[in-house]
Amino acid sequence: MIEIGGAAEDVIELEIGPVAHGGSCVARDNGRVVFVRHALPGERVRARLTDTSHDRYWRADAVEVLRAAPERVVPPCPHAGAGKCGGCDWQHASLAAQRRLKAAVVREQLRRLAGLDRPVEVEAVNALPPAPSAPTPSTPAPSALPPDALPLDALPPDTRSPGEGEGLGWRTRMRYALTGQGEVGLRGHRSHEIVPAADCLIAHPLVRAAVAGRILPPRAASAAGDASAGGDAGDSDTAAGRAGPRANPRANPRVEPRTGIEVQAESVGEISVGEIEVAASVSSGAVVITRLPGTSAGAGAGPASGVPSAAGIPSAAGVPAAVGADSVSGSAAGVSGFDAGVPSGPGAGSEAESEIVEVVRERRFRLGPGVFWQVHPGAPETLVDAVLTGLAPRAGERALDLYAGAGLFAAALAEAVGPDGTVVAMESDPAAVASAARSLGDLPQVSLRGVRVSPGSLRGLAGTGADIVVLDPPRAGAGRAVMLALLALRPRAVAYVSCDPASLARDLAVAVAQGYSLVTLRAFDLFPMTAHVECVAIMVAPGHGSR
Ligand SMILES: C[S@@+](CC[C@H](N)C(=O)[O-])C[C@H]1O[C@@H](n2cnc3c(N)ncnc32)[C@H](O)[C@@H]1O
Repeated sequence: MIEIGGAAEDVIELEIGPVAHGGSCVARDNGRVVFVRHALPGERVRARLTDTSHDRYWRADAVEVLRAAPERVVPPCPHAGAGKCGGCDWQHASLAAQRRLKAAVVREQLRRLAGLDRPVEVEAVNALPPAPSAPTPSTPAPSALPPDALPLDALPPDTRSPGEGEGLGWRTRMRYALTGQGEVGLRGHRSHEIVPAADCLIAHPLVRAAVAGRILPPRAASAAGDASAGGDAGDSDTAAGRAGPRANPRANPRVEPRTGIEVQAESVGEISVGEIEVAASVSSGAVVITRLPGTSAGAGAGPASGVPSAAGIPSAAGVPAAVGADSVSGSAAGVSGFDAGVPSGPGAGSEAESEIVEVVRERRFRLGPGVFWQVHPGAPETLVDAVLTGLAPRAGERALDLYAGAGLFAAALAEAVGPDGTVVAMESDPAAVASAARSLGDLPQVSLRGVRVSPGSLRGLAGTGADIVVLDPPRAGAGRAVMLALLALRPRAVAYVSCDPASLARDLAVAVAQGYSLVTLRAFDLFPMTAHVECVAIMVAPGHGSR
């Protein structure tokens, strides 16, 4: 018997069944479905009920394992477990078992929601970073790096990202909550409770070094002097768990005297206490800490929708802006190509001083604060490779990059279709569009559109059509209307990059109904220890099956 903690009340004994989407397993108690965390299929556990508010299902945490699965391991992180940090879901499973569980979830979602039944393998991705690139004029020179953000080769071996093997030390973007005392922490699962956890083991060593021992007292008011802003400990801890506006950390960076690390001021007019986002570049070794308004996406959010409960499930930096119209306002909105007034030279743009530089395939991506970037160091190369292999772009083709972020796929597509081809990249976050403009200025075949992807904006492309499409939407997926509009352009092949197998399956079902076939589905373990998984699905139009 393995004791893993817990209280005596509301505890039931359960046989654990299959894995469910979202980091729990399914059990039954007198016919009622119970979603159980901290358990594994085939186990018998005692579980403490954590949510009995729904008629059709309850939630529970395994607090004692009566019969352990062979895949069970001791969680490497002391903060993992029932009632503790909610950021990781599978620390108690071996990495191989985690991947099998995620594969089962992807397979089940495809089968149930898209009628596509096929074996799925979740591939390991090496987190070992590439060698740091030589500094260039706009890459922070080593002498300018803060003391806590050492170049990687200066880090002792045991603080380097361990990569494949342990599934730790991979996360280069973290959103931390601050306790009332200003300690750096993470939230419990579906909870506002903050667990002091500056030593989170999935965070990249550069991130951990940047927050170690750091105290960041909550601010009493925003930069604009918002009279409603709370400043006491209670406000801070409570507000931090709620869904809220996207951080706008683009005002007034200041440099902390102790470390030299930049701390961005919070956005004007927002409640000011509660959270920081830490972004580290494995390419340059630079780290930027951004103080965010005291709100968050709360428990259960996923990779592209904000930070989850705690350990910040992927994409803290990828929270989509709330955009209500097809065209967004902002410095880069409405950009069409690179000659529309968007600064593109080195050092141009108001964000140049606080940008993070990431290098992929020898291209330097210059990211403003809060701009989406994949959180796993191996993700950009892995995903670009999967997309290019799947689409097999040809010189002169017309390509679309939807939900383009800072232009990761647009750049790769542009190189592939060459100067006689075209790439239209659509992205609704003006800061991401501006980052793309700064990073892809040497690719005149790319046309950046600061627009929301919608049936309307896609209909605007009807005249030219598209040969190949990459879409990489937020967690909610593209949706039926967008799928229909993009398929109406009759691309010969579509690469759908997704962090949520359920929304992926729903959107693939639309493509299948339009006659498209799923020719490849690859799944990557870009979020070890969590329930999240990244997929790349390649769909082809009728008659293009063999490519
Ligand atoms: C998962 S990220 C992908 C970014 C990019 N493809 C990459 O890999 O770096 C999703 C992106 O979609 C953007 N976005 C969200 N909703 C959008 C919409 N309706 N139209 C256009 N872009 C949107 C977000 O700002 C974010 O940059």
